[in-house]
Amino acid sequence: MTKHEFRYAANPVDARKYGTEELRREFLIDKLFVENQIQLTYSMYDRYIVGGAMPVNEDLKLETIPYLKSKNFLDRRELGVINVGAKGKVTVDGEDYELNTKEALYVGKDSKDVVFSSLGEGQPLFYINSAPAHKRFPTKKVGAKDAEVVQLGDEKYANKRVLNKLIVNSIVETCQLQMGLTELLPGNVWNTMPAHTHSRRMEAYFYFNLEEGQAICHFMGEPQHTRHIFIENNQAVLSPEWSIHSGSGTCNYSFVWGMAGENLDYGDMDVCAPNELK
Ligand SMILES: O=C[C@H](O)[C@@H](O)CC(=O)C(=O)O
Ligand SMILES: [Zn+2]
Repeated sequence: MTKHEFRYAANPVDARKYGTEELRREFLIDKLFVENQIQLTYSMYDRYIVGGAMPVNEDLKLETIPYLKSKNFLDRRELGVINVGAKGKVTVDGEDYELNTKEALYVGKDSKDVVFSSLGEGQPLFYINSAPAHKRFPTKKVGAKDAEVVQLGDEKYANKRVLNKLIVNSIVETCQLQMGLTELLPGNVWNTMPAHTHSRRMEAYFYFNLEEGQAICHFMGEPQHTRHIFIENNQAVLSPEWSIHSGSGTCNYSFVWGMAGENLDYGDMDVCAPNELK
């Protein structure tokens, strides 16, 4: 079953007035993995869709949702999938792609049937992002050895982390979509610090691999008007194009970043020095 939610986009001046409840209602995606369900949130930030598929003992077919007004989900869209659970399978128009944990699949526009399955070898958790697409590019798996791995940060600043670029234009051709996975090393808690914005693109962060009972404080907002949202394991947060997106955890954790918008230039960021944030 494919379930869906909807989020409007907010302008930054209005968002300055939001309290805890409004921030959580507008930006937090609190439930992504429900047994035998595909759970989708359609946002008006670049019409980006954030979701999760958790096949337990049923194969889950990605169905179209009313906001698309299209026969098939991918008639005018592209899809990125990253498995954050045990090994599982995604079948695209009859072709099987097995994804181990941390592996990705790009699914091109015009693909008709996308089915998520468990292999009975533990629970796969497929994190999904989708953006509108104007052109079909081939469906492609990005396996562990295909990732572009970048070492970032420094223990001194508690932000030592490994960034795995998965769905980026040096690895796979896409229209808008870029996705990857960043892992904080033990004892390191700060992601994306120094923080940045990129008004050319929106972004979504999905936090996982967080120890039970711990939490992540995600910082958002304009650099001079920041706000925070406490996040639990396996939750996602939308980052408007005007917002920083950075977080600090009560222990280390991993997260998937995904974005879409005006360009495919991963490095296009307007960096804010920590002492410039307010
Ligand atoms: O625009 C790019 C993104 O915000 C992330 O890729 C940043 C990130 O994963 C990190 O610094 O750890
Ligand atoms: Zn970013």
